[in-house]
Amino acid sequence: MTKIAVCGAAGRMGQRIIVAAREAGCTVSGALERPGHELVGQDAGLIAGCGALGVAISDDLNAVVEGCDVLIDFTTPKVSLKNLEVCALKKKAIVIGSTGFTPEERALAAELAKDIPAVLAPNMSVGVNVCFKILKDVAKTLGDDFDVEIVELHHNKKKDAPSGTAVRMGEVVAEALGRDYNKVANYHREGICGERTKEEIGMQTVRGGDIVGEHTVYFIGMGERIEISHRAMTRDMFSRGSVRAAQWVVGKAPGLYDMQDVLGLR
Ligand SMILES: NC(=O)C1=CN([C@@H]2O[C@H](COP(=O)(O)OP(=O)(O)OC[C@H]3O[C@@H](n4cnc5c(N)ncnc54)[C@H](O)[C@@H]3O)[C@@H](O)[C@H]2O)C=CC1
Ligand SMILES: O=C(O)C1=N[C@H](C(=O)O)C[C@H](O)C1
Repeated sequence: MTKIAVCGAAGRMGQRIIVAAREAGCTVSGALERPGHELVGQDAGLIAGCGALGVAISDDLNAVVEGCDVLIDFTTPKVSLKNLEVCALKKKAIVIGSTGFTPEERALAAELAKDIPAVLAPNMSVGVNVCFKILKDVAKTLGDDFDVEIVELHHNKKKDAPSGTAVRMGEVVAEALGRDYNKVANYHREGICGERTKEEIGMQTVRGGDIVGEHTVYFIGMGERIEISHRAMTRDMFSRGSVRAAQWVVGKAPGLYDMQDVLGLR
């Protein structure tokens, strides 16, 4: 039985991951929260709503990592990089779902994952990962004749923008079209900003209420358009995906993987 520890245990995702780990027959060996969090000391299972587990939410990163096979971390990029560092020191696997990484932070994550197996993915759902694959084919087939725009919608508590999934969708399309995402992504249009360039990939962000997560990539041509959309109705496929990744990554060769590797979609 895989021993899973969860970081961000009292968060929206952390709670669902604890439930998913139990449903998958894994042992929840530890649960972490930030020092000073009001739920430190409480039973992680009771907080997640799946009954007492006898595992108190802790703020002791070293002790929790020591006791697990794999840490699942849904927090923030800075916290995830610290967790990756500690997992590397203790030779434990890690699954990271946090989003909002800068290119420099992603490079640092790859460096830190040289000695341990790690999965880092902006979206753990099967559906979104199949979309990544479809987007590559569609972009390659359409080529430069269609304008690409991406729109993402999320709940009003989300801290990063655009979403990690939207960024990855943009990267997949840019790569398929032979463009440099960092040069062609356009996050902002305002005022007399001029006509749209052929190369740019526009990115729009909507925030409100309790929207779990929705992404649409538009390929807009003359007289027709294709829309590839994914809508998340609950967080449960993200949490089940992260547990699947945790079971997959334990015992793998060191290196940085993503959900395409976990799902065999590469
Ligand atoms: N990869 C994926 O499939 C998905 C990724 N996400 C990402 O996961 C992250 C978390 O999302 P939510 O759960 O909605 O946020 P949240 O804010 O509900 O939960 C984050 C939790 O991390 C805790 N935390 C902060 N600092 C910590 C520290 N130093 N040690 C331990 N815990 C700490 C917070 O107290 C909070 O409880 C975000 O970056 C989000 O974009 C969310 C859903 C799916
Ligand atoms: O913060 C969220 O909620 C989500 N974040 C991920 C992202 O930024 O892509 C994935 C999902 O859409 C939910």
